[in-house]
This record gives sequence, C-alpha cells and structure tokens, in this order.
Amino acid sequence: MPDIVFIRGLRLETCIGIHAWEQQTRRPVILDLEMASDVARAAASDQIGDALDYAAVTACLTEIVTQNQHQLVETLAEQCAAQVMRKFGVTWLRLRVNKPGAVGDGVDVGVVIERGGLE
Ligand SMILES: Nc1nc2c(c(=O)[nH]1)N=C([C@H](O)[C@@H](O)CO)CN2
Repeated sequence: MPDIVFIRGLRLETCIGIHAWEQQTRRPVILDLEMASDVARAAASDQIGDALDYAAVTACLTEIVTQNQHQLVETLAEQCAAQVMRKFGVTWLRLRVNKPGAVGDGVDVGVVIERGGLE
C-alpha cells in the first residue's frame, strides 16, 4: 500500500443534478480524496516543494466544483480525478463524491472512483 496524502470532508457548493431545478440551485457536495504520494521524500527534505501540497489540491478541487455545473456525480468525479492526476502528477487516487440529502434527509449518495495504478 502506498503512502497517502488525503483530503477528507471537503464541502463545496455547486449546481449538480439531472433535473432542471437542480441546475438553478446550488447545493453541497462533499469530497473525500486519497492520493498516493512519496511521504518519505517530503519528510527527508522537510520542504513543501517535495510534498503533494494538499492545500493546492484543495484549491484545484474548489475551482472545478464551484465554477462548473454537472448533471451526474460521476461526471464531477471523473473531472476532479483527471485534473488532480494531470496537474499534480498523482499516479493513483481514490475519490468519493457525496451528494448528501439528494434522495432524502440524512441519506448520503454518490460515487467512489479509483484511478491510476499502485506502484
Ligand atoms: N448514479 C447516479 N444516479 C443519480 C444521479 C447521479 O448523479 N448519479 N442524480 C440524480 C438526481 O440528480 C438526484 O440526485 C436528485 O433528484 C438521481 N440519480
């Protein structure tokens, strides 16, 4: 199992859904992301430049989610995963996109995707 840098419970507002009214209504989605990263390399230098900067990844995810609208959570998940892998050179990640309350109060629904290979 690789070392992991994670972001858990990232709550962002977006327009997402298959119904017309959902395209006019901003609502929360919650992202949980695990990314393979060489933690030992960053620890050896103690320099952020050698680390997978979770603040930078958070800013990237925030822009994608809040500046775009989608019908499906699958589409949002794929877009986020592809951009994180492309922009930060992440080789493996697992992303959960949760659309809380979409089918009823207190019920979580969404997707979990895993992309890339474990080295
Ligand atoms: N697999 C999915 N099923 C559903 C989605 C989705 O994004 N992926 N979306 C909806 C509706 O937008 C629902 O969230 C609100 O009525 C239904 N099923």
